[in-house]
Amino acid sequence: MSFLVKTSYSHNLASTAMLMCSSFCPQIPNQFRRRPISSFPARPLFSVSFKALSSQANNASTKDELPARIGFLGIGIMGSPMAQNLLKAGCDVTVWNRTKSKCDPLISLGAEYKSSPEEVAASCDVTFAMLADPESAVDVACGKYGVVSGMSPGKGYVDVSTVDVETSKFISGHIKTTGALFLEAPVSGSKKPAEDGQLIFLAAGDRSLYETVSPLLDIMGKSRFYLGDVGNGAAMKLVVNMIMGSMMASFSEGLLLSEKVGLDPNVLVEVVSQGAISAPMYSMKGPSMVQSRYPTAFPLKHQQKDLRLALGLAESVSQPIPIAAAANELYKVAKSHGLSDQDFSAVIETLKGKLQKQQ
Ligand SMILES: NC(=O)C1=CN([C@@H]2O[C@H](COP(=O)(O)OP(=O)(O)OC[C@H]3O[C@@H](n4cnc5c(N)ncnc54)[C@H](OP(=O)(O)O)[C@@H]3O)[C@@H](O)[C@H]2O)C=CC1
Ligand SMILES: O=CCCC(=O)O
Repeated sequence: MSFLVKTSYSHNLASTAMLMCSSFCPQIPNQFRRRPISSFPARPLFSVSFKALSSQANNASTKDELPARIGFLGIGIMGSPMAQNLLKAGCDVTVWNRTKSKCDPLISLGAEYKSSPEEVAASCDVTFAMLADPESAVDVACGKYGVVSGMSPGKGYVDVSTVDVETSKFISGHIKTTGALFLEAPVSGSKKPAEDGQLIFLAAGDRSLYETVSPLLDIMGKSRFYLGDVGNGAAMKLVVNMIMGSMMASFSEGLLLSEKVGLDPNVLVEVVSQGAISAPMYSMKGPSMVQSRYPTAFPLKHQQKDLRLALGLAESVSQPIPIAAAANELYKVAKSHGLSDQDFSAVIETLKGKLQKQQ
């Protein structure tokens, strides 16, 4: 039976209780100490590591090295379960969200709340952000009362939002003027993997910050990739989501065509799941798409944003991506019909020819 000794500044009964229950969380180091990031010893870096492996590595190397206070900005579909997993693992987490009420469930789990990104960054060693799009990511980081105002040497900022390369470099530049470190680490995986701590991190930026936060990434995810300079994580994420957006559009066409020619689309889902083009996405979303249900895991507006950003990325290197460009048009139509906040699988509705345009 192992007990955590909590040495950080928050004396919240709920989180202390969670720390005492930490014998159920084998990945947690035994001590949390407040130390500036810059004082962490350099450790060997693995470009890819899987949960089981990283857990072992953590036990060996990170006992005293986790950042003591962790900030989390952006408590949406993804940010909420990610912050919750940090809390459940016994971390000392301070949260902020534009809509404060979304922080309440985390506060009742032991999170502290601050009223601006600046205050979170100023009071934490490492601050994560999971924001909607490039505009909100820049605003929260560089705007009034933003993260930059609370940053200083020894701190780190990890932006896990999906943004474009230029935005990530812009934010990185501003963070680095404060002497703090920056890492982009967008994630592959949706709501359920976020809840289950099974995300895939696509990290790039300051290597020492990557090493420092790896135990935290391992709490929230199943694997992580270190991809080098800032921008490479953003680019990788956009390429992955470009493929995903086209796959979903193509799958939608297949479901509707099968039905039109008198086949059972549920059987199509089964056939696809057994062959070379099987993908978890088809098996997970297919059955509800057949019933015209789109419970939101990945909002359609974010998928369209990612296609738009991927088109910009392709444009920057003169790479033709006609399939993705066509798929983007479908998501744009879906948005104009009020489907922005539905799951991105609702793109199938645009192919049914029954939609009423929203005024
Ligand atoms: N859902 C998914 O499956 C996945 C999403 N992503 C990416 O993660 C990011 C977050 O996605 P998700 O959690 O699904 O999205 P949500 O729409 O649920 O959350 C978006 C978050 O951004 C905040 N936000 C939006 N605009 C602003 C603004 N102008 N200023 C401050 N905060 C703002 C929202 O605050 P408020 O609550 O006040 O609106 C909310 O906290 C996106 O970049 C998305 O592309 C990546 C992988 C999977
Ligand atoms: O950005 C969203 C990705 C969703 C997923 O990977 O399932």
